[in-house]
Amino acid sequence: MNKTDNQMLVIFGASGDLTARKLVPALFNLYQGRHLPENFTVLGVSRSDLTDDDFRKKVVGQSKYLEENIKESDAAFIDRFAEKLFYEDLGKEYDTSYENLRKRIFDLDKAHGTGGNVIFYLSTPPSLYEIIAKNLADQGLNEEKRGWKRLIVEKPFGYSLASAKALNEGLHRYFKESQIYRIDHYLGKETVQNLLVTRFANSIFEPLWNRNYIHHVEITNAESGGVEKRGGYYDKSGALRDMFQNHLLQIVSLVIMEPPIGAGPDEIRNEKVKALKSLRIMRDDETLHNNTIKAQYIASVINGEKIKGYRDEEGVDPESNTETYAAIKFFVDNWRWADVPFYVRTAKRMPTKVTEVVIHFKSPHHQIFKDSGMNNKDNKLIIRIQPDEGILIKFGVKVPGQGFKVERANLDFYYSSLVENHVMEAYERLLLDAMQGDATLYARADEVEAAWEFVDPILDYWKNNKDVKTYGYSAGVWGPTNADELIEGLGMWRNPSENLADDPGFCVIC
Ligand SMILES: NC(=O)C1=CN([C@@H]2O[C@H](COP(=O)(O)OP(=O)(O)OC[C@H]3O[C@@H](n4cnc5c(N)ncnc54)[C@H](OP(=O)(O)O)[C@@H]3O)[C@@H](O)[C@H]2O)C=CC1
Ligand SMILES: O=C1O[C@H](COP(=O)(O)O)[C@@H](O)[C@H](O)[C@H]1O
Repeated sequence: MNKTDNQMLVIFGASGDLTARKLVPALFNLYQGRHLPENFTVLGVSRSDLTDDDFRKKVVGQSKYLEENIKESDAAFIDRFAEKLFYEDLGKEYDTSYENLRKRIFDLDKAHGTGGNVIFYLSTPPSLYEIIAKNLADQGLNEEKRGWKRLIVEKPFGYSLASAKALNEGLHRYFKESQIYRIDHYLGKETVQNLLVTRFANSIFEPLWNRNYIHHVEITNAESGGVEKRGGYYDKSGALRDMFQNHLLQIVSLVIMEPPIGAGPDEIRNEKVKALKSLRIMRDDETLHNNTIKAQYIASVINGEKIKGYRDEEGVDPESNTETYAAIKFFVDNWRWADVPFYVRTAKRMPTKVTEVVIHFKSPHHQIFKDSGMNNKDNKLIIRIQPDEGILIKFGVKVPGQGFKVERANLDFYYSSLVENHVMEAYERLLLDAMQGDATLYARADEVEAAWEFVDPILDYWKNNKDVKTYGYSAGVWGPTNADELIEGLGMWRNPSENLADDPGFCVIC
């Protein structure tokens, strides 16, 4: 197990939603699991006028997000956790009170023995990331003379390739790349990490993992919820920036990457960058028209409940063309994947919440049982990222009796059968990794830029071309029917069942 040094976590944006909803509950779980070092403090920082006590009440004592995490309901245990939390009010101007902040960090470090090791977690609006990094550097808080200093940066990392590059350059002025941890919470999910293990810890999949055996790859990321209270943010972002550029391209990179020479952070990330750089960038309008689809959910009624259309959501422009559904077909220009189409879709207000990767295998070269009921391309490997995490292999078996009638069968594995213990939530795992100085599951500067390089032309085309349609789809259906045209010749998008276990297996086809 890696060592966790004594340290302090300074959270900028401590009065915000992410701190209360994700960061503090993750820290509490780490505390319950005895993963925090002996000497550990959290210093919350923002402009709101709060005392240490107010902050503790807000994110621990009165927090609705912590309730479900509390297994040891002993009040004294919870108090001991709360006592590790402190708060510093930066006043109305974030860039002035940094001298006080330095003194506070110094005093807390001395009082609690955190060894000069500090993680700065930026959970503020992204426009402040570079300013905060500069202000920290002005106070010498980026220097590693006594203890290490690390900077965790929340998403979104940039709005385009140019802004991501500018942000990287800005942060690199004050912090070294080895100090910067760009968070992508999908990389903290066990099942996303398991993509690496499935591929590279087994000898049964990798020999088939290429253009010789794989016909196409389909990735679905669906949410049943809408934009909730984040309409203002989402309307400027859209599904492509919000989910595809980061989380889904991270999944793609793990599916397509070459075997790394080892499991170290740079060994894995070097391969991911190479993978992202091999995505074929769509440059001309015809390609962009034929391979991308955007859509928006419209008002509908589900089980008697009225669901608002996207344009009626709070914070959303009533004439908005921002996509809540994006489907992209693309190719990967390298030896392994030449001519294999990839289909990736992400959307809100779908029939269910599900994320899965489906590897569709080619038919056997010579089909002996072609009249038997087995369809072409019936071999599939389904990797269920969430929920009902697991892996399903679909293959043909002989129906008992005369002749050769074939049925499809499922061979399945469920994470739930494996894990009795607490499975770390993504933020828990990622925070612990950063505390231990392991950046494997964090995105490197060149990775983020390579992903933007692929996404930028699609965004430009959607924004600048008046002929691009934003289709409508009723909340609660699998997106616009036009999306099936993208996948034409292959039938249609897979319809993921809510539970992997319910996936049709033994069904007679003929
Ligand atoms: N919430 C979520 O589920 C997710 C959030 N993120 C990212 O995390 C970051 C924080 O998100 P979230 O907590 O939801 O945002 P909130 O708006 O809830 O909180 C933002 C925080 O930043 C501070 N802040 C806001 N505006 C300013 C300003 N102009 N100057 C200085 N400080 C400001 C606020 O504190 P105060 O006003 O007291 O200064 C508050 O503590 C964002 O980058 C977001 O994209 C990423 C994934 C999911
Ligand atoms: O980053 C984001 O992710 C969530 C979906 O995360 P999940 O872990 O629940 O799958 C998404 O709702 C949000 O819009 C996006 O910003």
